[in-house]
Amino acid sequence: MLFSSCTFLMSQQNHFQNFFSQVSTSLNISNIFYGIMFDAGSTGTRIHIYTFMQKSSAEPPHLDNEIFESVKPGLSAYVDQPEQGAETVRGLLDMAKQTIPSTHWSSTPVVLKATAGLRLLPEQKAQALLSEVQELFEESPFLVPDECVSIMNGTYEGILAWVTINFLTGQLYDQNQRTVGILDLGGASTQITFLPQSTLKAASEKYISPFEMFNRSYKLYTHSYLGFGLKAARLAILGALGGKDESRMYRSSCLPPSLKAEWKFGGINYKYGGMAEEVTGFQSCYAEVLKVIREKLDQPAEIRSRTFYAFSYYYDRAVDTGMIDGDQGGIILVKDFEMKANKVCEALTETNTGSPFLCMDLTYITALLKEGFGFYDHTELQLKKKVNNIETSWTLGAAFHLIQSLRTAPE
Ligand SMILES: Nc1nc2c(ncn2[C@@H]2O[C@H](COP(=O)(O)OP(=O)(O)O)[C@@H](O)[C@H]2O)c(=O)[nH]1
Ligand SMILES: [Ca+2]
Repeated sequence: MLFSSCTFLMSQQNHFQNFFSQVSTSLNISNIFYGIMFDAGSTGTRIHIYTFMQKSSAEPPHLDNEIFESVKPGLSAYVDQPEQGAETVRGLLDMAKQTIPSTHWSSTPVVLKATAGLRLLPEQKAQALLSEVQELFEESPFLVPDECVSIMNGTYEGILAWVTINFLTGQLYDQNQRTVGILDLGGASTQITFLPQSTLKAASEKYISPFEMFNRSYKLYTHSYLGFGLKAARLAILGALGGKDESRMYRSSCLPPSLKAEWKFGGINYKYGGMAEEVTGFQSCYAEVLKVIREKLDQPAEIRSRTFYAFSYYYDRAVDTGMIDGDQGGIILVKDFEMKANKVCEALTETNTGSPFLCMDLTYITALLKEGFGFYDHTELQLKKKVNNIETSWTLGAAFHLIQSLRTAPE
């Protein structure tokens, strides 16, 4: 089951505009209501506190505000200290008490959904972390629908990010406008979602997920590739995925030749470094990365002509290398990533302050987009961290699900 008792029961309401008016009356909300959605990501835990305003029950409320805060590292870094992991969530929850009026606490739902970082942990370790967080929520003054601390299914992670972006860009309730696709590059997984306008090849049909929201049905193309997030991909490129031998040295031509370092991911320590005697640079790095990417991802042809919003590490690495503005984001072409990767990888021997993984990360992003998904060099990507001052994340889509599931849950 994707969501246990938070399962989103598809409503049969009229259009989106009616969606909230019914929610507000049934939840006896006068003119303001809140929702707290935690995103337990592989590299950090984030809280999104959404404020919805409702002027009159005849009008749908609108999303008035989001308070966003994050802590690092993510819960999976506390794989053997679940109590300490929960403490990082407590700090964020305390912030929610300071920002939401106490009169609303008992009607404000709080939910945490973990993504690929916990999917990659042994189940009982992941469960121990979630149980500590559930206890924390139950002690809190907020409304805790039972079992709303869970590991989210990757399919929903991709779908809900699509809902967020198309809601924020106004496509969701404008019947005529073409929707946009989403590309989310996390630390442990990567998602691609779009609403196909033309028929897909048989091979792509298996990625079609029916989905209903705001009284409309969609047949979305979506997939979450576990292990293809940026951090997990680094291990794959180094040949270290699943490696338990913490004494072994993993090398790559994507790293500065003189580099020797250690790195902890998913609770395991890895030794890694450059290849002093071998050829380094973009071509040799690209060849290494292709071994991880080639023929591993589905390539729906339609994406080449569609508009995609890209965020998370796509955004972060473009900012780190000056390709876009850190606040405004920007529009780039797929080939801009390749050109930047080339430049960074050809300067590997120069000592620079940036991350030693920059060449590998940019080369991975290039290969993921071109050889992985099959985008063209000239495909445009909208790199956005926020739209209308709201974070580009699956969490707003999940908040809509949550509010609606509370409305439709049996009394
Ligand atoms: N600004 C912002 N960055 C985010 C958000 N969610 C994830 N990120 C960034 O995306 C990258 C990794 O994503 P994460 O969620 O930890 O990995 P995942 O669990 O595999 O999805 C990190 O650089 C995060 O800072 C968000 O809601 N807002
Ligand atoms: Ca994420």
